[in-house]
Amino acid sequence: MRRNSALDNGTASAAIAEEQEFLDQATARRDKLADHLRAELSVEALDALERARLRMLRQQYEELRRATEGLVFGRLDGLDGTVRHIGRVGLRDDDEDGEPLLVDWRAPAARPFYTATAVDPKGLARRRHIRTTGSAVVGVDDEPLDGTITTDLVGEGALLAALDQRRTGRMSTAISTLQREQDDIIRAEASGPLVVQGGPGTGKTVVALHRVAYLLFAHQTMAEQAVLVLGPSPRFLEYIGQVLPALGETAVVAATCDTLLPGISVGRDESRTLAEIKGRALWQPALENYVASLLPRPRDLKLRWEGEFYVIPAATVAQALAAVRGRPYHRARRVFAEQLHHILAEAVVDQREALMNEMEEGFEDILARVDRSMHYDPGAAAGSDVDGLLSEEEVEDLRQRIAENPAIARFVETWWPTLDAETLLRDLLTDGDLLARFAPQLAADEIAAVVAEPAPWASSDIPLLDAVADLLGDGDAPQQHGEFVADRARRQRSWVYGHVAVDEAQELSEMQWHMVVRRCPSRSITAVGDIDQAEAAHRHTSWAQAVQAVLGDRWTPAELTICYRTPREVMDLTEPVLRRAGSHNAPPRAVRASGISPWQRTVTPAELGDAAAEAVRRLRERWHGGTVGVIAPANRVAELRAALDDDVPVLSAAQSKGLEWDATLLVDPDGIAAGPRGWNGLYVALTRCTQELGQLVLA
Ligand SMILES: Nc1ncnc2c1ncn2[C@@H]1O[C@H](COP(=O)(O)OP(=O)(O)OP(=O)(O)O)[C@@H](O)[C@H]1O
Repeated sequence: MRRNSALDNGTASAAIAEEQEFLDQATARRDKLADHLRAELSVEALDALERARLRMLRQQYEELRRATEGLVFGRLDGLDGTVRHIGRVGLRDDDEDGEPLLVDWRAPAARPFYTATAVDPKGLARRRHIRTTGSAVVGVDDEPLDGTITTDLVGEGALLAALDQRRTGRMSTAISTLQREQDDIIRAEASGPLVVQGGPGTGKTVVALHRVAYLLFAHQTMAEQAVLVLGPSPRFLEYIGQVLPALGETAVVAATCDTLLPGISVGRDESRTLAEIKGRALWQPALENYVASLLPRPRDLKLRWEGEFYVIPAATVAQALAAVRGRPYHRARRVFAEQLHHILAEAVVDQREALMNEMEEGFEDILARVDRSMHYDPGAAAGSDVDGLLSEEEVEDLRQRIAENPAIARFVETWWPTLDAETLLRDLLTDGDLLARFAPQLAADEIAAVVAEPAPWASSDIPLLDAVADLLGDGDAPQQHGEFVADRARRQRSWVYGHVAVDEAQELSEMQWHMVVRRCPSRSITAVGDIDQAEAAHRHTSWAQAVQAVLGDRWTPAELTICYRTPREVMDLTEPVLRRAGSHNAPPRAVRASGISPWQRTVTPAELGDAAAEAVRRLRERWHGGTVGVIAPANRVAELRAALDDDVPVLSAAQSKGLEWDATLLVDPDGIAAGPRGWNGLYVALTRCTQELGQLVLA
């Protein structure tokens, strides 16, 4: 492997000056377009069409407004002499038909920037990475694609410079340095579930977020339906929070599985045992059967209409019930009620006809009853046949009056009552007999464990609540307000997303997987994770096991193999830990070395607080301007927080998932390894630093 060719000083300054000129031109064009859009946005929308247009323009405006840092970051020189600049957004010259001034990184024309190699140069002579700070071009890295460079990395110089930068505590975009294997996943088909396995630091989060940005760019329907990004914790969402807006995305909802139900929040921690039991796939059929058992049974229904009683026979009711079977409870009731209105209207008409027949035989009083039953006004009976039969409009009018009649609605409500998801689930989870009936796979001690901890809601209850709400068909009305589609989607439990991206997907229980699929019935799902980092209570050790119950065999695997975060010196420590975790996988290959050997110090428990404070102080000095994080066994976190400054993050291994710092202080690694799934936790903890790892081992 060889570094990119260095430009000599003179050539470099000429190249920088050339790119500066281009950047100035692109910036001026962007500003002009943004001004133009802002002016358009100042008009008031008078109708829905105009509102939709303005929403689209606002989205474009936001995208342009945010495309400041790194507006232009790449350039492709073709063998035929053509030049294309690649940037954060696409820009056209004033002349709408002309060549684009700047190619959006997500456009097909930009793809060779990420995929061209010396072996397959895709018609290119050279790839150039342009480094900028604010509005100034500060450097260029040229990569000839003529075979003189043999690295398998794309833009190695720019990549290594990006990886060596101090960490800020917030993730940044990687559009200028995405690697080939990452780009392949980012632009992969989105028609079914894609499950991406990658070891620590292989860019799974980077890939998931850039894929979301790509899909929203490439598929208008996804932009209209919004995309859901699921992460493991609020802290993680905060960490990634600025990446998507920086990529210009306003159609994304970021959430954890715990925060997906509007108005419901998790109120307590729970034991691993209970979390494991409640995460099992068996709950889905159990809840389906439970809710189905609450449907009314067929019987004769005796309805009163305008003083007369009408009996709808049980067989007719059974038929109507069969016709709505399989629909959510409340939706089934709505359709059944409509049928009932028809059936009753028919019964009224039949009775009227029967009475008419009798009337023909001369019963005047019967005529009066008929008129009463139909609200019949002889003067307004223009539509009636002369023989007394009702016209179609009159029958429809009758049905309408039945449908709007409060007494009929009360009758249906009593026989087929409205149910509340929370009450229903609580009833089930507190009743051992019901649990034994609907979840017969649970052992007696498991049922007892469930019944013992009913309230408040814990994390594992959320997917159960979601399932019940879904089975009830709680159709929360579509929210009209909200400027961007994400605002509307966020407020609606039953929103159907265009795509769902799940990060740290190895942690999902089977019931959480159900929750994901419910939000995207088309199964356009990207799940990224590392099965070897799984710490959740479920017992899955392979992706096949993890997704089988919900996705079956219909998912596509993909893999990321290069570790960008953690330096080689630290990755070398992880192999034995991975073995102890029971994995047969190899740790990913580190792309770089930091030149800093990991260190370890042994301290007594009494010395721990002071030793940790001293170690953090030194690390902070060394990584001035960057970040230092402390990871410890969960039962030592409070003690360490008390010993360290307030602004030092002290987290358990599980809490550190997905995060990174320039330097990590790992406290009591044996204590971490001793916990449930402890070796997996230690694997996570070891791989959080981008530069330096220190360990305090307890004597
Ligand atoms: N192509 C890239 N260019 C620049 N930086 C990259 C690239 N790919 C990954 N990185 C950086 O490497 C680090 C690790 O990436 P990321 O967090 O996406 O990895 P991950 O696979 O999700 O890790 P983990 O599973 O350990 O949380 C981040 O700092 C990210 O910005």
